[in-house]
Amino acid sequence: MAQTLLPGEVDSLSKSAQEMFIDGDEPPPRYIVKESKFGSIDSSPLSAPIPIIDISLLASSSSFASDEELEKLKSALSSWGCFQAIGHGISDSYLNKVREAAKQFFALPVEEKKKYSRAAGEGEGWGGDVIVSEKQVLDWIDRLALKVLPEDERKLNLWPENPTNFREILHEYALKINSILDILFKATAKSLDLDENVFLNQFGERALLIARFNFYPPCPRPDQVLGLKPHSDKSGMTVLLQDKEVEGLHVLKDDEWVKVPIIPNALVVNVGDQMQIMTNGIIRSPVHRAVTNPERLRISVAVSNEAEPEREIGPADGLVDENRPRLYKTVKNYAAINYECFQKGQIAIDEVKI
Ligand SMILES: O=C(O)CCC(=O)C(=O)O
Ligand SMILES: [Fe+2]
Repeated sequence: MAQTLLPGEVDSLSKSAQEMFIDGDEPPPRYIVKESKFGSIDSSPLSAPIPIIDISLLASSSSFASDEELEKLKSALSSWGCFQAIGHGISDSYLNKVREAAKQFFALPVEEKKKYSRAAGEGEGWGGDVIVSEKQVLDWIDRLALKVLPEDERKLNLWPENPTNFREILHEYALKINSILDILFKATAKSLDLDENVFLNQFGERALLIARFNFYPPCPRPDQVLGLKPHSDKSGMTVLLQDKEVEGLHVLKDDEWVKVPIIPNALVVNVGDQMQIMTNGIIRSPVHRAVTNPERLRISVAVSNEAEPEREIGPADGLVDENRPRLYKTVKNYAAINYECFQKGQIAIDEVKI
């Protein structure tokens, strides 16, 4: 792991989660979750039914575009902030190809993956949890994060060359997800009686599209260690390809953890903070976490968008009136705000409230 530090980073990990797993290490104390306002790890999660939305019924070009599905979308996003997307048009075999490319990359020797290490001051590349405070409890995860759009901002030196089809698959898959995001932003706007481009216009022509490959090695203490701590995404929306076999994602609903089951060929969509801001809180960015598994490794692939960093985003005009006062400030570079808040132990979305 690179020993250079991000600004504000306290120190860096001496071993990746995968190395600790290979060496049979017990998780060090700084990985142990002691107490959390979100409840303990082992309080058994509920199995409530997460909404299922058929994307093919939302596309405005589709002659089947259905008011009923738009209504379902609005209700899913305002009550859960997430749903399982079916009818998205990406084949099962293609999703397996994405999973396979991720699996092959993480299976490379650690020395090989170090070529793609996250550098000082950068969010992109391969590495473990970023340590920003002494008190931070660490996540049992190795992750590869890459910016896919704007295309001229790609850091190709961090894009794996092994497996040989990794770059091509990442490019192609992320663009497919971007088209799904377009449909979702338009449909969300329509479901709220707004012009279909209000959100897309706020994200801007040079909106970011970021892919995160999450790798959770088996962990001997799943009762004490999390794969990913409770968080909400800083994105507009995130589309998550879950592992095909190993569950691990939980979403907080009405203060209870709910398991997100694996539905073959479905993609999990969750709202991010930027859409919570733009919709003036009408749709919610849900708190979620990933748990670890004692026997099996788990891989997920998240693709999310963010507004152009220099662009101001704020509640859409049509969603602010005397009955619904403006809840959020207008903000620029939410990713930086999010990072600073995390360093200070604050929740970013609470800090941008009026
Ligand atoms: O691995 C998962 O299921 C969750 C990933 C996630 O929440 C993220 O990448 O933001
Ligand atoms: Fe997330």
